[in-house]
Amino acid sequence: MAATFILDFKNCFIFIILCLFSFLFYYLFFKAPNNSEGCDHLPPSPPSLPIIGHLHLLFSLLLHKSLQKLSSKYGPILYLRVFNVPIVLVSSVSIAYEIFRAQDMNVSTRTFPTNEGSLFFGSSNFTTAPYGDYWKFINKLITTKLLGPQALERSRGVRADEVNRFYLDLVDKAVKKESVEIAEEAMKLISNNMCKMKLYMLMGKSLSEYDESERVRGLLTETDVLLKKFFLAAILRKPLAMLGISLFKKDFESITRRYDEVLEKIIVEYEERHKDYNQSSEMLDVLLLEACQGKKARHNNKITRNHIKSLFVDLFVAGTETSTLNIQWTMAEIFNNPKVLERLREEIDLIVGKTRLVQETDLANMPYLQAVVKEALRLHPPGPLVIRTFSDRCKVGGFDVLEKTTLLVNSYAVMRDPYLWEDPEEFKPERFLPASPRSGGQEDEMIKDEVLKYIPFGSGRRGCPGSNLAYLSAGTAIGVMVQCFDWKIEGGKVNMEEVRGTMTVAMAHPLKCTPLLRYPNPLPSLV
Ligand code: HEM
Repeated sequence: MAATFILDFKNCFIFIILCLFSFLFYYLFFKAPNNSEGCDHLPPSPPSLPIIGHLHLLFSLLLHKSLQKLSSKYGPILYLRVFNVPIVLVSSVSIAYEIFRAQDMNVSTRTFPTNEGSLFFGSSNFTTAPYGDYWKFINKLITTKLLGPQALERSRGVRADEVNRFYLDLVDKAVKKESVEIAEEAMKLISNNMCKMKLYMLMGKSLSEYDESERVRGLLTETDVLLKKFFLAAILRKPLAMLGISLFKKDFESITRRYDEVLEKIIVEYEERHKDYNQSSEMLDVLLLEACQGKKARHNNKITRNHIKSLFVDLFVAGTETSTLNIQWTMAEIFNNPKVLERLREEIDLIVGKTRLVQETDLANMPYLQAVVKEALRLHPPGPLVIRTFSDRCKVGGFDVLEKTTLLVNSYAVMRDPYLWEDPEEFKPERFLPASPRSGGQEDEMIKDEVLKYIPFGSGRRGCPGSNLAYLSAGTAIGVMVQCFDWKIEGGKVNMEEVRGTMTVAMAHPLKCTPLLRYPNPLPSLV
């Protein structure tokens, strides 16, 4: 009797535990959002699995491609669900356009899971900041003092020095008959550019003047590696956080501590040299003044030193890998298309000649070079998915969309849409050249058409503020590589396969080749 009672009690206990777990799982992962009332016309949804919903689809190895396939099978706007997190996937120009025009304000927030206190995807970051006073304030500073046309002109000399060093490094390899990895060389160029330019514009000093320059560069490379892991894990962070599990906490803490040390040292040194920062309009002066004024500042968010440090990390993270990937893919396409190489060289030789290096100021006179870079970005957008959040409930494409729904715009799919692009899978830079002299009206039409369907930098007010800098960096790097070197490719043709399992579009087989000097004597350097 006693034994039966114990058995029953055990069974009962297990039953209760199972019920509690089922309820917890249902509540955390499966329950429809409370706000779904009156939302009876959601976008179509592909078949999903119990509990996890469409999670298995997001773990595909080439995410942008599998989402593209999904959209061509089920439609240009789809409703997906990961546990109980709603997602709207958009793969058509007309719907993307409707969102970025009629709903731009509504989708101007990115609710990425942030790591409290981290300088890297922490709550003080610009790229993860909700749309509001703080974002507007920093965005204005960035566009006027760092990445706008006048600011870029002021920092041109810093980048010219780096292009020069890039060229001399390649000459050295050519003389020694050594092969190079294009991504490695481009990464050095871009990260040096980024560090020097930002420190120059933020702090009024170039990186080489700081003892800590190597340390900053090392940290930035580490950030890049952590970022790749973080993005994969980001999808699962919300449900895991509900269960008290925090991913990569130790990595974030360690990298934040080291960033903090080095950036604090730089800021303190700057403060000592610029005691009168309330008199100046330099970017760091404005930020430090805000940090001093704290709550009395013009906007509600108190700016802290962490905001300033995070901004440095943010800008680096957003600009380095994207620009490096773009340069690598562009060279790969040029190598696989000898006619493009020939035409590009003709243009460079005509505009720049053979006695000096390509400079940023030449780019405006080289439409074909610009078209080549643009076409590579169309086929290989480094960030193929634009990720935002709907703040409010709305209608898109005639369907209901709930507040707090995640928006995924598949720019990879939009820029390869066969209804919009002739021969969408082919590398044809000519598509970005005016066919013949056009009237002002035709030109306007062409620009408008492009704004709609060409979105490698995203769109709307949260679109990329670094596109001008990206075009300048890619234009000069590609220009130098085509102008000054012939290239021996290992295996003859470049393998264009994409790497699997990352959120970026990167090459599975890094582009390795040997530069051969085109002229017997190297060109005189710029300085
Ligand atoms: C080829 C190079 C680049 C590509 C393809 C690229 C692409 C993108 C994309 C797709 C976004 C998201 C846009 C959206 O949500 O609509 C973005 C955001 C951003 N990019 Fe870039 N980017 C590049 C270079 C740069 C550079 C050089 C910088 C600056 C140094 C930069 C800074 C940023 C920042 C700060 C954001 C966040 C803007 C915000 O949240 O308001 N990017 N970029």
